[in-house]
Amino acid sequence: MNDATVVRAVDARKSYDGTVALDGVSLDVHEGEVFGLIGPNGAGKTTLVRALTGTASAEGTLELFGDPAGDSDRSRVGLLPQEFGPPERLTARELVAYYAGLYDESRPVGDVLDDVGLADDADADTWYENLSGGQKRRACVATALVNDPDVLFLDEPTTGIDPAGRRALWGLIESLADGGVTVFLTSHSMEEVERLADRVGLLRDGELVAVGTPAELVADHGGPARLVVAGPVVEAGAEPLREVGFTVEVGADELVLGDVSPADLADAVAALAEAGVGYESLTWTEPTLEDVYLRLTGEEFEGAATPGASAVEGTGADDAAAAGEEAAGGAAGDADPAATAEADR
Ligand SMILES: Nc1ncnc2c1ncn2[C@@H]1O[C@H](COP(=O)(O)OP(=O)(O)OP(=O)(O)O)[C@@H](O)[C@H]1O
Repeated sequence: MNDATVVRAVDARKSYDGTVALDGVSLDVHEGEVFGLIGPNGAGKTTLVRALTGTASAEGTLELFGDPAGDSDRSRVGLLPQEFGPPERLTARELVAYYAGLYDESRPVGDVLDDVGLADDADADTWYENLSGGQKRRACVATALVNDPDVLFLDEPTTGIDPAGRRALWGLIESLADGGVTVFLTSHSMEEVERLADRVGLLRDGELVAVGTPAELVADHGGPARLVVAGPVVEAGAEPLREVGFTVEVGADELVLGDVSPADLADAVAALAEAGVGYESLTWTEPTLEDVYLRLTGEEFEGAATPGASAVEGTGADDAAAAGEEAAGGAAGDADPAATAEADR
């Protein structure tokens, strides 16, 4: 990675019939960097990708390689749109070959199919409509790689791809970035973003509310480490713990002790015994990008212990503690019928 700015947005704005999709987004992405964009449904991620790739208009400054996004050199750009509907009666090989033919220079089709795990004849020679959902997505990824792009936009690339295929694609993205390709990725998978992204931006209601490395975001917004005490618990058990200084949330079948560092663990276990709190397991959890996401978007996962979650009656248990640790298109607008068809809707 170096300091050359490849992707730039300054005060990007876009509204659709009164719906504000982008509300003044500014960001820079540098050469060889993997930038992960996260945010809830409707936050504006796809709109930003389209604005940056020139497949939708937007106000503000939107540049690739210093040129206005709509005028950038298409041969240097790869785009995997979120929704992509290639012709169904082309085989995977024909589809990639078709995209290869749109560029003056392109990579060998077999190499690109190999990159996405579709090199076997049985897959490569199957009609697109007969590929599985994950294989279709891989074929679509291939169309974004065929021109050997310098910047790659991937809008939810691994949706529908099985775990092994997802990991293979992650490895591919990492090796592309190691080779100097700039990657702009949107995703709903925190695991994906945490693994791949050098920096992460969180978009909420069209505004970029946080940007930083995953570690920075977790440190700034992830909240404290905590100890989850699972088992039948009673609200009464929480009070003695509070009295000795622990922050305690009572959830369904668990107590959550907040702000417990590794050095506090022995004290916490002793305090549980002192308070007569029985449990089935103890899990010490460091905040993750998922916590950042939940805190900054105000969303919660079902079952998460939160202040205000109801207390449950429990008998307590004397089971031995099992303390665990949970570690924490096809490039071109003009070369991409799908992207072109979508443009400026
Ligand atoms: N072509 C369009 N016409 C009208 N409204 C649109 C259009 N595209 C997006 N929007 C609206 O703009 C807002 C942002 O949508 P966008 O698709 O960019 O969100 P997103 O973050 O990519 O969501 P998701 O995670 O569901 O893919 C939403 O309110 C959406 O309904």
